[in-house]
Amino acid sequence: MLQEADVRTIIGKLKDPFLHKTLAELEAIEEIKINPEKGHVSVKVGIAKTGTGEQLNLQQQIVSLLKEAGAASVGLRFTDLPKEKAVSFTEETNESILSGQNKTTFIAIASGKGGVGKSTVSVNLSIALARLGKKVGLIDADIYGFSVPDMMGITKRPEVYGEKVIPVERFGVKVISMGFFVEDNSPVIWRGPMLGKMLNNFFHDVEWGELDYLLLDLPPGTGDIALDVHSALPACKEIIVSTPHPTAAFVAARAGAMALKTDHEIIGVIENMAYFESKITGEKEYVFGKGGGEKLAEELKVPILGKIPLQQPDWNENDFAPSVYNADHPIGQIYSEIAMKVADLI
Ligand SMILES: Nc1ncnc2c1ncn2[C@@H]1O[C@H](COP(=O)(O)OP(=O)(O)OP(=O)(O)O)[C@@H](O)[C@H]1O
Repeated sequence: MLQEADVRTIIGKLKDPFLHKTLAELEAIEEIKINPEKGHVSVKVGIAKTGTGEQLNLQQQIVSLLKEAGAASVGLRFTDLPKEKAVSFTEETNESILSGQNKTTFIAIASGKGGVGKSTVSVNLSIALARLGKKVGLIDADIYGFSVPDMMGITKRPEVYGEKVIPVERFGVKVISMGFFVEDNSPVIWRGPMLGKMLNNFFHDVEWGELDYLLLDLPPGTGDIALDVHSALPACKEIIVSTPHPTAAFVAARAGAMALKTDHEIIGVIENMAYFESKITGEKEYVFGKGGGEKLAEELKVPILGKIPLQQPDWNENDFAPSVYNADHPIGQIYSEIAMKVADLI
């Protein structure tokens, strides 16, 4: 039968998912109890942040390692690691999502002008990728026009451990927004250099953990602010959102040109508000015109990743997220298809 020292050695090698230090180094194994008759091992472990997907992963690892080593059953409890301990380690680790070791793909979502649904697309594409089992983060980089927390129904603020900010998790997506750092929805009045600094903080000071994709909701348009943000970003794959009106597509093509000039790679176009489909007759009406998506895709020499009709999400009184489409909503299904295409492309 397993002894306490064996259990300590086996799970001591596993790492805290946020602090990237072993549980032994963190002295995070708080209690081990063994019942030799039943072969039951129960363990209490402290981690930097409980109640997350990372905790679930760690839990599975601990259970399978202990069972492999001979435990008949395993009981696990997680507690929050004392804050002082977590702080001292976050200051030491200083790993960034931009460091070469991780394999995160950055996907920027851009548009030629405001109001075409860029943020709605960023939110729902992130959630659709998470529903596919991908590890996803979302930066609301629309610094002046941030709307992501509200769209996703986020009411919490991120926790801060020493120098590190832990993103808020919602619908399986880790989210950071300028909106978390301003009081009472007040306007942001910073200019150029401050803006770059803020974005830098989003990359360096946020504890993203392991991510497959980090999506960025960019500011709309092709003006100074969009250009500043484009230039401040690491190399991204980029998706351009446009409505079907030929003029909207014409403006969106300029956003595409700006992406290319700032060394980002455009992977596709999403046509939003593509049509209205009557629930009664099934007839499609092209309220905002037709053909813009094709024109834009042709001009940028990329595929159309999807066409999203006009329709609101189903609002849920208990879990209100005004812009999130459920997985079984017709538009939620379109987002799943787009997410699969994106995952195939990258
Ligand atoms: N397919 C759709 N059907 C119905 N309403 C939509 C659709 N897509 C977006 N909307 C609505 O259109 C409005 C603008 O969308 P959103 O804020 O996502 O645009 P945006 O391009 O990010 O704007 P900006 O960059 O100016 O903030 C929102 O009220 C949103 O709910």
